[in-house]
Order: sequence, then structure tokens, then C-alpha cells
Amino acid sequence: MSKAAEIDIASVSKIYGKTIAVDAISLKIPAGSYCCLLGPSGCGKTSTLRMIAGHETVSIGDIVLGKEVVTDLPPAKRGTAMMFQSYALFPHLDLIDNVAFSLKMSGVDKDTRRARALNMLKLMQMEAYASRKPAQLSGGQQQRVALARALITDPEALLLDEPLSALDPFLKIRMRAELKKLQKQLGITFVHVTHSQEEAMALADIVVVMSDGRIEQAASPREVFERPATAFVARFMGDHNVIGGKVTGSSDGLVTFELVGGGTFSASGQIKAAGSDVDAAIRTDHVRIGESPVKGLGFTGIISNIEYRGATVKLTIEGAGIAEFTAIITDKAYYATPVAVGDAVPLHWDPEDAIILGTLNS
Ligand SMILES: Nc1ncnc2c1ncn2[C@@H]1O[C@H](COP(=O)(O)OP(=O)(O)OP(=O)(O)O)[C@@H](O)[C@H]1O
Repeated sequence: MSKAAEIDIASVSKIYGKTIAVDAISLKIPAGSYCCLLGPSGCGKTSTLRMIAGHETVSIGDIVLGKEVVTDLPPAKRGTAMMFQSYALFPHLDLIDNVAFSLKMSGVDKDTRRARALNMLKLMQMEAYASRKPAQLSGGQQQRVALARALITDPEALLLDEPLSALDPFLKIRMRAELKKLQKQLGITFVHVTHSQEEAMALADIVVVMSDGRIEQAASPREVFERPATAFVARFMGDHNVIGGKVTGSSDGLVTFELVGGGTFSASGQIKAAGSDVDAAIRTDHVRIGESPVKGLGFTGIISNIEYRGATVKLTIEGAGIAEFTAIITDKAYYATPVAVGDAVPLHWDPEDAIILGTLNS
């Protein structure tokens, strides 16, 4: 069993010419955790991963693995291993030689390295294919070989760059479960880059949401989803309405807001001064149709679209200065009191289901 290492990214920046790809990020990834770096294309997640691996130099800051500062060490001396998006298998070598390759480079004798490679292939349930070439494998099998090859160096941390992106949707979900199982079994730190929020939520102990070279939020999947820190996180994770309002007052840990186009609501989170403009996130599945039990809370909007989804119905609503507000209600609630496009309906939600959003510097 390998040992796991904490990864400490301390005020790290990556600058390519005039582009700041990673902007002074700090992050501690606990030893033995599954961490997903999540964000849209160009947000700096691959650059961050490559700096941890040593495939990219760090422009400013330090990376510490366990107790060792690895900032200036070559990849092979860091105790990390990387699995690439394309798997980067050697087409002319059989699986044993593919998996044993890095041991060959470090001078391990042939019998030992072949025996260890076979063991790794066994771990991945691929020993039956040991003498095949990569082209004779399915996508999922190639991925297992790539994993075996990365893990043979006994790394303290495995770094995975979009490892599931080459797989079809069905295989993606199956291999996702295998990755999670493997991480638990090995107990080492996994850092996995993805642009899929669903993938990150399914796999991670810690989700690190990045935008524009910065970390918007680093927390458990549940926390990121239930209490998004910023408007960016709420929008990127989906299933939230982000609406802006002016703070009118606060009491009992709740802040009251006035919507631009009329209507008021309460939200929980960090108290803001009266008069300030603030964004709040409201889960689409926590919105209710009808008058609020607390008089005057909520707003009235016009239904602009209705989408039947089976177990739920998605209503799109305009009003109170909000261009598009979404409410997902159960089919039962919808058919109990059906509404139609063009109807004006009151909407409300519980104050604790409206989360006050911060900005990166607040
Ligand atoms: N070698 C390079 N030279 C110049 N700019 C680069 C280089 N590599 C990345 N960049 C820029 O740095 C920024 C971050 O890139 P990075 O690849 O880290 O993002 P990403 O979040 O991984 O995106 P993707 O999901 O598309 O891979 C982008 O603006 C990109 O254009």
C-alpha cells in the first residue's frame, strides 16, 4: 500500500507571456483525499495540475508534497504520477512493457519490472490481456492500462487530466465508479481535472471550483452545491437562480432584500449593510408556487415556458426585473394546481434556502 501525501499549493501563479493562467492560488489538499479541480475551459485547472506534476514550471509560489518542497524537482523525483487525457500508451509495446516502462527508465531489472507490471495489471483486472498491444483494447481497457502505468511508480499522489473525457457516456459512468473505488483501495491522494460538475460531485471529497485563474470555492460537493460561495459557483454548479437585490435590513441572521422590479425576500448568510447590492442564490427545486406564509415575501412573475420532465416540471418565469427564473416542482404539485404560459403566479421560498453570495474578495 502506498503512502499518501498532503499537497500544499502556496500562493502559486502561472504566467505565460502576458497571460496569467493561474493567479496566486492557495490550496491544501489533505493526504488520501479525492480532489477535483473543476471549471470551464481556460480557467487554469490543467496548468495547476501540470505544476503539481512538474510538467510545467511554477512562475511564483511553492508546491509542497508531504513535507518536501517540490517546486523545482523534476516530475520523476516528486512522488507524483500523472495520467494523461489521451492515455499516451506506446502503440508498439505490449501491455506489460507499457506498464513497466517507467521502471525500465529507472534501471529496474527486467524480471522484477515485468513481475511488478503484471501485478499492476492484475490490480486493474487486465492480466488476461498482458501480451496485447494498446490498439487491441477498448477505451475503458486502455484507461485501466494507463492507470496501471501511472501507479507502478508507487506514487503518493495520482494526477489525472480529464481521465474520462475519451469514453462514451455509459463507460464514463462505469469508469468513474472504478476510479473512486481504486482511490479508496490505494488510499493515496487523487487530483482529477474535469469540466463536468456532475463528475466532480460524484467523485470528490473536495471540489475546487476555478474561474479565470482563481479559486472561487474549495469545499465538499455538498457544501459547494448547498452553499455556493459566489455567483460564479452557483451558476456553474447549475440548479440555482442567481438574483440581485438591494439590502433593506437584517434581523435574526436573515437579510431582507428588495428586488429591482418589486418584491422582497429574505436570505441567509453573511450580513451586508443596508443599501448594498447583493446577489443571492435560490435552488430551483426549493421555489414554491403560491403566496408565502410570511406576508409580502417573494415576487409575482409571468410563466414564459413549461417543460414536462417526468418526475418534475420545469417552469420558466419572468418578472420583478428578473429575465429568467426557474422553478422545478414535482409533477404532483404541478398537477394539483396546474398553471399555464402567460399566467401571473406568486413565488416564494424559505429564507434559509436563499443564500447570500459573496465575491472573491469579500
Ligand atoms: N503553453 C501555454 N502558453 C500560453 N498560454 C497558455 C499555455 N497553456 C495554457 N495557456 C493559457 O492559460 C490559460 C489556462 O489554461 P489551462 O489549460 O490551464 O486551462 P484549463 O482550465 O485546463 O482549460 P481546458 O479545460 O480547456 O483544458 C488559458 O487562457 C490558456 O490559453
